[in-house]
Amino acid sequence: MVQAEEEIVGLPRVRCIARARIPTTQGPEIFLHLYSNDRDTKEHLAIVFGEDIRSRSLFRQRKGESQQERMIRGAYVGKLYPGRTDADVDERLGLSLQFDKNGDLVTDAATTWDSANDTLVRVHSECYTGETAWSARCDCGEQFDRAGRLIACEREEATGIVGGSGHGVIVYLRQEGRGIGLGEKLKAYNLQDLGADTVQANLLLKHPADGRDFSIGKSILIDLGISSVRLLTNNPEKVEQASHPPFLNCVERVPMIPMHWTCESEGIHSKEVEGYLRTKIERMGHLLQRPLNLHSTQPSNVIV
Ligand SMILES: Nc1nc2c(ncn2[C@@H]2O[C@H](COP(=O)(O)OP(=O)(O)OP(=O)(O)O)[C@@H](O)[C@H]2O)c(=O)[nH]1
Ligand SMILES: [Zn+2]
Repeated sequence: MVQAEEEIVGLPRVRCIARARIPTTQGPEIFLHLYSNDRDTKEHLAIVFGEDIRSRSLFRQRKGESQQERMIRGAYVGKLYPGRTDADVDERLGLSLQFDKNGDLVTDAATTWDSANDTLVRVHSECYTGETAWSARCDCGEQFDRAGRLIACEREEATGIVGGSGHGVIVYLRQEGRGIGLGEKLKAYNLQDLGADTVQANLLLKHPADGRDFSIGKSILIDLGISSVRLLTNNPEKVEQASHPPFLNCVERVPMIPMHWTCESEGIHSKEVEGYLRTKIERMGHLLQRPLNLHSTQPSNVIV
Protein backbone atom coordinates (compact mmCIF):
# COMPACT_ATOMS: atom_id res chain seq x y z
CA MET A 1 0.00 0.00 0.00
CA VAL A 2 1.27 3.47 -0.75
CA GLN A 3 1.57 6.09 1.90
CA ALA A 4 -0.24 9.35 1.49
CA GLU A 5 0.59 10.70 -1.93
CA GLU A 6 -1.31 13.54 -3.46
CA GLU A 7 -4.91 12.50 -4.01
CA ILE A 8 -6.81 13.32 -7.16
CA VAL A 9 -10.51 12.80 -6.65
CA GLY A 10 -11.69 9.62 -8.36
CA LEU A 11 -8.23 8.22 -9.05
CA PRO A 12 -6.04 5.71 -7.20
CA ARG A 13 -3.00 6.98 -5.36
CA VAL A 14 0.25 5.82 -6.89
CA ARG A 15 3.83 6.05 -5.79
CA CYS A 16 6.94 5.38 -7.85
CA ILE A 17 9.15 3.08 -5.75
CA ALA A 18 12.22 3.11 -7.97
CA ARG A 19 13.45 3.80 -11.46
CA ALA A 20 16.56 2.71 -13.33
CA ARG A 21 18.15 3.40 -16.68
CA ILE A 22 17.95 0.40 -19.00
CA PRO A 23 20.04 0.37 -22.18
CA THR A 24 18.07 -1.66 -24.71
CA THR A 25 18.87 -4.04 -27.53
CA GLN A 26 16.65 -1.84 -29.75
CA GLY A 27 18.81 1.29 -29.48
CA PRO A 28 17.24 3.89 -27.20
CA GLU A 29 17.72 3.87 -23.44
CA ILE A 30 14.61 3.64 -21.33
CA PHE A 31 13.91 4.47 -17.71
CA LEU A 32 11.91 1.73 -16.06
CA HIS A 33 9.64 2.97 -13.25
CA LEU A 34 8.02 0.61 -10.77
CA TYR A 35 4.85 1.76 -9.02
CA SER A 36 2.79 0.79 -5.98
CA ASN A 37 -0.80 1.91 -5.54
CA ASP A 38 -3.68 1.82 -3.07
CA ARG A 39 -6.02 -0.36 -5.21
CA ASP A 40 -4.12 -3.61 -5.78
CA THR A 41 -0.82 -5.29 -4.90
CA LYS A 42 0.49 -5.58 -8.44
CA GLU A 43 3.73 -4.00 -9.65
CA HIS A 44 2.54 -1.74 -12.45
CA LEU A 45 5.26 -0.18 -14.58
CA ALA A 46 6.02 2.84 -16.68
CA ILE A 47 8.58 2.50 -19.45
CA VAL A 48 9.74 6.06 -19.90
CA PHE A 49 11.65 7.41 -22.86
CA GLY A 50 13.48 10.61 -21.86
CA GLU A 51 15.47 11.14 -18.64
CA ASP A 52 13.67 14.43 -18.07
CA ILE A 53 10.17 12.92 -17.70
CA ARG A 54 10.09 12.91 -13.89
CA SER A 55 7.82 11.09 -11.49
CA ARG A 56 6.68 13.60 -8.89
CA SER A 57 6.32 10.89 -6.23
CA LEU A 58 9.80 9.49 -6.93
CA PHE A 59 11.54 12.85 -6.79
CA ARG A 60 9.70 14.21 -3.73
CA GLN A 61 12.28 14.67 -0.95
CA ARG A 62 11.88 12.33 2.00
CA LYS A 63 12.76 13.25 5.55
CA GLY A 64 16.27 12.23 6.63
CA GLU A 65 17.09 10.76 3.23
CA SER A 66 20.70 10.96 2.02
CA GLN A 67 21.76 11.85 -1.53
CA GLN A 68 23.12 8.32 -1.87
CA GLU A 69 19.71 6.87 -0.97
CA ARG A 70 18.07 9.12 -3.53
CA MET A 71 20.45 7.93 -6.23
CA ILE A 72 19.82 4.28 -5.32
CA ARG A 73 16.07 4.61 -5.79
CA GLY A 74 16.63 6.50 -9.03
CA ALA A 75 15.67 10.02 -7.92
CA TYR A 76 18.63 11.66 -9.65
CA VAL A 77 18.99 14.16 -12.46
CA GLY A 78 21.16 13.47 -15.52
CA LYS A 79 23.35 10.40 -15.45
CA LEU A 80 24.95 8.30 -12.71
CA TYR A 81 28.69 7.65 -12.86
CA PRO A 82 31.15 6.04 -10.44
CA GLY A 83 31.96 8.42 -7.62
CA ARG A 84 28.93 10.69 -8.04
CA THR A 85 27.78 11.98 -4.64
CA ASP A 86 24.84 14.30 -5.31
CA ALA A 87 21.47 13.06 -6.64
CA ASP A 88 20.01 16.52 -7.19
CA VAL A 89 22.99 17.92 -9.14
CA ASP A 90 24.78 16.43 -12.12
CA GLU A 91 27.96 18.47 -12.30
CA ARG A 92 29.14 16.87 -15.54
CA LEU A 93 25.96 17.78 -17.40
CA GLY A 94 25.41 21.04 -15.50
CA LEU A 95 21.94 20.06 -14.30
CA SER A 96 20.45 20.95 -10.93
CA LEU A 97 17.01 20.21 -9.46
CA GLN A 98 15.06 22.58 -7.24
CA PHE A 99 12.52 21.70 -4.53
CA ASP A 100 9.95 23.74 -2.63
CA LYS A 101 9.65 23.90 1.16
CA ASN A 102 7.50 20.75 1.18
CA GLY A 103 10.15 18.83 -0.70
CA ASP A 104 8.22 18.78 -3.97
CA LEU A 105 10.10 19.04 -7.23
CA VAL A 106 9.98 22.50 -8.78
CA THR A 107 10.12 21.93 -12.51
CA ASP A 108 11.99 24.07 -15.01
CA ALA A 109 12.58 23.78 -18.74
CA ALA A 110 16.27 22.93 -18.33
CA THR A 111 15.69 19.77 -16.31
CA THR A 112 12.09 18.59 -16.71
CA TRP A 113 9.74 17.75 -19.60
CA ASP A 114 7.05 20.41 -19.92
CA SER A 115 3.75 18.87 -18.82
CA ALA A 116 1.96 20.86 -21.53
CA ASN A 117 3.87 19.03 -24.29
CA ASP A 118 1.78 16.57 -26.28
CA THR A 119 3.31 13.24 -25.31
CA LEU A 120 3.11 9.94 -27.19
CA VAL A 121 1.71 7.31 -24.84
CA ARG A 122 0.79 3.64 -25.04
CA VAL A 123 -1.30 2.13 -22.25
CA HIS A 124 -0.42 -1.54 -22.58
CA SER A 125 -1.88 -4.52 -20.75
CA GLU A 126 0.29 -7.48 -19.86
CA CYS A 127 0.24 -10.41 -22.26
CA TYR A 128 2.71 -13.13 -21.29
CA THR A 129 1.85 -15.24 -24.30
CA GLY A 130 2.24 -12.46 -26.87
CA GLU A 131 5.22 -10.67 -25.36
CA THR A 132 7.30 -13.57 -24.06
CA ALA A 133 6.06 -16.87 -25.50
CA TRP A 134 6.02 -15.72 -29.17
CA SER A 135 2.26 -16.21 -29.46
CA ALA A 136 0.67 -15.62 -32.85
CA ARG A 137 -2.80 -15.61 -31.27
CA CYS A 138 -2.67 -11.86 -30.69
CA ASP A 139 -0.70 -8.80 -31.74
CA CYS A 140 0.38 -7.63 -28.26
CA GLY A 141 4.10 -8.29 -28.76
CA GLU A 142 4.10 -6.47 -32.10
CA GLN A 143 2.18 -3.52 -30.64
CA PHE A 144 4.56 -3.27 -27.70
CA ASP A 145 7.65 -3.20 -29.97
CA ARG A 146 6.02 -0.76 -32.33
CA ALA A 147 5.05 1.62 -29.55
CA GLY A 148 8.71 1.76 -28.49
CA ARG A 149 9.87 2.39 -32.04
CA LEU A 150 7.29 5.15 -32.59
CA ILE A 151 8.20 6.92 -29.36
CA ALA A 152 11.88 6.78 -30.31
CA CYS A 153 11.52 8.06 -33.90
CA GLU A 154 10.67 11.47 -35.35
CA ARG A 155 8.37 10.10 -38.01
CA GLU A 156 7.47 6.58 -39.10
CA GLU A 157 8.23 6.30 -42.78
CA ALA A 158 5.64 3.64 -43.74
CA THR A 159 2.68 5.49 -42.20
CA GLY A 160 3.82 9.12 -41.83
CA ILE A 161 2.92 8.99 -38.12
CA VAL A 162 4.73 11.68 -36.15
CA GLY A 163 6.77 9.91 -33.47
CA GLY A 164 7.83 11.04 -30.03
CA SER A 165 11.42 11.96 -31.00
CA GLY A 166 12.70 10.17 -27.91
CA HIS A 167 10.01 11.32 -25.48
CA GLY A 168 7.07 9.20 -24.41
CA VAL A 169 5.71 6.57 -22.07
CA ILE A 170 4.49 3.00 -22.26
CA VAL A 171 2.37 2.41 -19.16
CA TYR A 172 2.53 -1.33 -18.57
CA LEU A 173 -0.43 -2.54 -16.52
CA ARG A 174 -0.41 -6.00 -14.97
CA GLN A 175 -3.85 -6.97 -16.18
CA GLU A 176 -3.08 -10.14 -18.06
CA GLY A 177 -5.80 -11.48 -20.31
CA ARG A 178 -7.84 -8.24 -20.19
CA GLY A 179 -7.93 -8.57 -16.44
CA ILE A 180 -8.87 -12.26 -16.08
CA GLY A 181 -5.35 -13.54 -15.38
CA LEU A 182 -3.17 -16.00 -17.28
CA GLY A 183 -4.84 -19.21 -16.04
CA GLU A 184 -8.25 -18.05 -17.19
CA LYS A 185 -6.81 -16.77 -20.46
CA LEU A 186 -5.38 -20.22 -21.19
CA LYS A 187 -8.85 -21.68 -20.63
CA ALA A 188 -10.22 -19.03 -22.98
CA TYR A 189 -7.71 -20.13 -25.63
CA ASN A 190 -8.95 -23.71 -25.36
CA LEU A 191 -12.50 -22.46 -25.81
CA GLN A 192 -11.30 -20.50 -28.84
CA ASP A 193 -9.82 -23.69 -30.30
CA LEU A 194 -13.26 -25.21 -29.71
CA GLY A 195 -14.84 -22.48 -31.85
CA ALA A 196 -15.54 -19.49 -29.58
CA ASP A 197 -14.23 -16.01 -30.38
CA THR A 198 -12.28 -14.02 -27.76
CA VAL A 199 -15.40 -12.32 -26.40
CA GLN A 200 -17.50 -15.49 -26.27
CA ALA A 201 -14.70 -17.37 -24.52
CA ASN A 202 -14.52 -14.78 -21.72
CA LEU A 203 -18.30 -14.83 -21.30
CA LEU A 204 -18.39 -18.64 -21.20
CA LEU A 205 -15.90 -18.48 -18.34
CA LYS A 206 -18.23 -16.02 -16.54
CA HIS A 207 -15.87 -13.08 -17.01
CA PRO A 208 -16.70 -9.75 -18.61
CA ALA A 209 -15.54 -9.38 -22.21
CA ASP A 210 -13.05 -6.83 -20.93
CA GLY A 211 -12.44 -6.61 -17.18
CA ARG A 212 -9.70 -3.99 -17.26
CA ASP A 213 -9.44 -0.82 -15.23
CA PHE A 214 -7.28 1.97 -16.62
CA SER A 215 -7.47 4.32 -13.64
CA ILE A 216 -4.06 3.34 -12.27
CA GLY A 217 -2.64 4.15 -15.70
CA LYS A 218 -4.14 7.64 -15.49
CA SER A 219 -2.62 8.22 -12.07
CA ILE A 220 0.79 7.07 -13.32
CA LEU A 221 0.67 9.47 -16.27
CA ILE A 222 -0.30 12.37 -14.02
CA ASP A 223 2.49 11.42 -11.59
CA LEU A 224 4.92 11.58 -14.53
CA GLY A 225 3.87 15.16 -15.18
CA ILE A 226 2.06 14.37 -18.41
CA SER A 227 -1.16 16.21 -19.11
CA SER A 228 -1.60 16.06 -22.86
CA VAL A 229 -1.67 12.60 -24.37
CA ARG A 230 -1.35 11.32 -27.94
CA LEU A 231 -2.64 7.82 -27.36
CA LEU A 232 -1.48 4.84 -29.40
CA THR A 233 -4.54 2.63 -29.67
CA ASN A 234 -7.44 1.40 -31.78
CA ASN A 235 -9.60 0.88 -28.72
CA PRO A 236 -12.23 3.65 -28.24
CA GLU A 237 -12.67 2.64 -24.60
CA LYS A 238 -9.01 3.41 -23.94
CA VAL A 239 -9.38 6.84 -25.56
CA GLU A 240 -12.28 7.52 -23.22
CA GLN A 241 -10.21 6.32 -20.27
CA ALA A 242 -7.15 8.43 -21.07
CA SER A 243 -8.62 11.72 -19.86
CA HIS A 244 -9.19 13.07 -16.38
CA PRO A 245 -9.73 16.80 -16.82
CA PRO A 246 -8.17 19.14 -15.95
CA PHE A 247 -5.18 16.96 -15.06
CA LEU A 248 -5.07 14.69 -18.09
CA ASN A 249 -6.45 15.07 -21.59
CA CYS A 250 -6.26 12.80 -24.61
CA VAL A 251 -5.66 15.21 -27.50
CA GLU A 252 -5.11 12.67 -30.27
CA ARG A 253 -5.58 8.99 -31.07
CA VAL A 254 -2.68 7.51 -33.01
CA PRO A 255 -3.77 4.29 -34.78
CA MET A 256 -1.96 0.99 -34.34
CA ILE A 257 -2.33 -0.58 -37.78
CA PRO A 258 -1.20 -4.23 -37.76
CA MET A 259 2.18 -4.40 -39.51
CA HIS A 260 1.05 -7.27 -41.70
CA TRP A 261 -1.60 -5.01 -43.23
CA THR A 262 0.95 -2.47 -44.49
CA CYS A 263 3.71 -4.92 -45.38
CA GLU A 264 2.95 -8.55 -46.33
CA SER A 265 6.32 -9.83 -45.17
CA GLU A 266 6.16 -8.22 -41.72
CA GLY A 267 4.16 -8.63 -38.55
CA ILE A 268 2.08 -11.55 -37.39
CA HIS A 269 0.29 -13.77 -39.88
CA SER A 270 -1.88 -16.53 -38.49
CA LYS A 271 -5.52 -17.53 -38.69
CA GLU A 272 -5.72 -16.99 -34.92
CA VAL A 273 -4.55 -13.37 -35.08
CA GLU A 274 -6.95 -12.71 -37.95
CA GLY A 275 -9.82 -14.02 -35.84
CA TYR A 276 -8.61 -11.97 -32.90
CA LEU A 277 -8.55 -8.77 -34.97
CA ARG A 278 -11.92 -9.56 -36.51
CA THR A 279 -13.49 -9.90 -33.08
CA LYS A 280 -11.92 -6.62 -31.95
CA ILE A 281 -13.42 -4.85 -34.96
CA GLU A 282 -16.82 -6.53 -35.05
CA ARG A 283 -17.57 -7.07 -31.36
CA MET A 284 -15.41 -4.59 -29.45
CA GLY A 285 -15.77 -1.55 -31.71
CA HIS A 286 -12.06 -1.17 -32.43
CA LEU A 287 -11.23 1.58 -34.87
CA LEU A 288 -9.57 -0.56 -37.53
CA GLN A 289 -10.92 -0.36 -41.03
CA ARG A 290 -9.47 -2.91 -43.34
CA PRO A 291 -12.22 -5.28 -44.47
CA LEU A 292 -11.17 -8.68 -43.25
CA ASN A 293 -11.65 -11.82 -45.24
CA LEU A 294 -10.73 -14.21 -42.55
CA HIS A 295 -10.84 -17.75 -41.36
CA SER A 296 -13.15 -16.99 -38.46
CA THR A 297 -16.13 -16.54 -40.74
CA GLN A 298 -17.31 -20.10 -40.16
CA PRO A 299 -20.33 -20.05 -37.89
CA SER A 300 -19.30 -20.71 -34.33
CA ASN A 301 -20.75 -23.82 -32.73
CA VAL A 302 -20.27 -22.45 -29.23
CA ILE A 303 -23.42 -21.23 -27.52
CA VAL A 304 -23.00 -18.26 -25.23
N1 LIG B 1 -9.16 -12.81 -22.23
C1 LIG B 1 -8.36 -12.68 -23.29
N2 LIG B 1 -7.42 -11.74 -23.24
C2 LIG B 1 -6.63 -11.61 -24.31
C3 LIG B 1 -6.74 -12.40 -25.45
N3 LIG B 1 -5.79 -12.03 -26.33
C4 LIG B 1 -5.12 -11.02 -25.75
N4 LIG B 1 -5.60 -10.76 -24.53
C5 LIG B 1 -5.24 -9.73 -23.56
O1 LIG B 1 -5.69 -8.49 -24.08
C6 LIG B 1 -4.83 -7.47 -23.61
C7 LIG B 1 -4.30 -6.75 -24.83
O2 LIG B 1 -4.91 -5.61 -25.00
P1 LIG B 1 -4.13 -4.29 -25.48
O3 LIG B 1 -2.84 -4.63 -26.17
O4 LIG B 1 -4.06 -3.33 -24.35
O5 LIG B 1 -5.02 -3.82 -26.63
P2 LIG B 1 -6.50 -3.42 -26.80
O6 LIG B 1 -7.21 -2.91 -25.63
O7 LIG B 1 -7.13 -4.59 -27.44
O8 LIG B 1 -6.42 -2.22 -27.81
P3 LIG B 1 -5.24 -1.57 -28.61
O9 LIG B 1 -4.74 -0.47 -27.74
O10 LIG B 1 -5.86 -1.06 -29.83
O11 LIG B 1 -4.21 -2.62 -28.86
C8 LIG B 1 -3.74 -8.15 -22.81
O12 LIG B 1 -4.05 -8.09 -21.43
C9 LIG B 1 -3.78 -9.57 -23.32
O13 LIG B 1 -3.29 -10.51 -22.38
C10 LIG B 1 -7.75 -13.38 -25.47
O14 LIG B 1 -7.96 -14.10 -26.43
N5 LIG B 1 -8.55 -13.49 -24.36
ZN1 LIG C 1 -1.70 -10.70 -26.38
